[in-house]
Amino acid sequence: MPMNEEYSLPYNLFLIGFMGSGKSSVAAYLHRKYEMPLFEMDETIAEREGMSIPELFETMGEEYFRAAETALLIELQSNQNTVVSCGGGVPMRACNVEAMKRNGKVILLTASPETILTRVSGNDNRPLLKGRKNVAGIQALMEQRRPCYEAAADLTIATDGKKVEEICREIFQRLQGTPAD
Ligand SMILES: Nc1ncnc2c1ncn2[C@@H]1O[C@H](COP(=O)(O)OP(=O)(O)OP(=O)(O)O)[C@@H](O)[C@H]1O
Ligand SMILES: O=C(O)C1=C[C@@H](O)[C@@H](O)[C@H](O)C1
Ligand SMILES: [Mg+2]
Repeated sequence: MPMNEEYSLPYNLFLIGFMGSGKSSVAAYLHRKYEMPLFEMDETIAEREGMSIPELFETMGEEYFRAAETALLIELQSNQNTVVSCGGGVPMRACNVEAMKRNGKVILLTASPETILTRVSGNDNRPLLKGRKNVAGIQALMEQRRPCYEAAADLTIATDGKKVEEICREIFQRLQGTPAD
């Protein structure tokens, strides 16, 4: 496990979870602390397409965005030791889960709808939260997604009340208990 800077994982870490569950924060910490190459799926797609995620949804449609996500995951199969902060909808497609599992561990970050609401209240760059930025709206979408998220996960980490650093420590502790293949 990369508890020192010299260790390199022979696989990727895919962080999945609901919007605001902390994927980007955890990925950024792992990148800073362990020098793991970092891949932000949303950012990469937005950069390549030359527009923001809300603009992409609006002009090209959600299906176009979902196809771009799948293509990107297939590209990432040739990487290793990379921490990938996935888009929140990635685990909803079986082919995406297959692509992640081919060379990675899938780590699900969870948080209560109340925690998510406080974490996402600061910005409007999440088109799927439009009109449902309240506990009931978040909970409904979360329940809809839960089966796919849980089925995809090799590890699940509850993040409520934990600091990003603690979450990262827990990831590595628990990865030591999972099979290496
Ligand atoms: N463990 C934590 N404790 C407190 N605040 C957190 C924690 N993790 C993330 N946050 C804060 O919550 C907000 C959302 O976090 P982040 O952007 O990492 O989530 P995300 O899962 O990447 O969301 P998205 O799917 O929308 O990209 C940020 O403001 C971040 O600073
Ligand atoms: O949960 C989702 O479906 C999404 C989450 C974001 O990361 C973006 O990928 C986009 O806003 C869709
Ligand atoms: Mg993010």
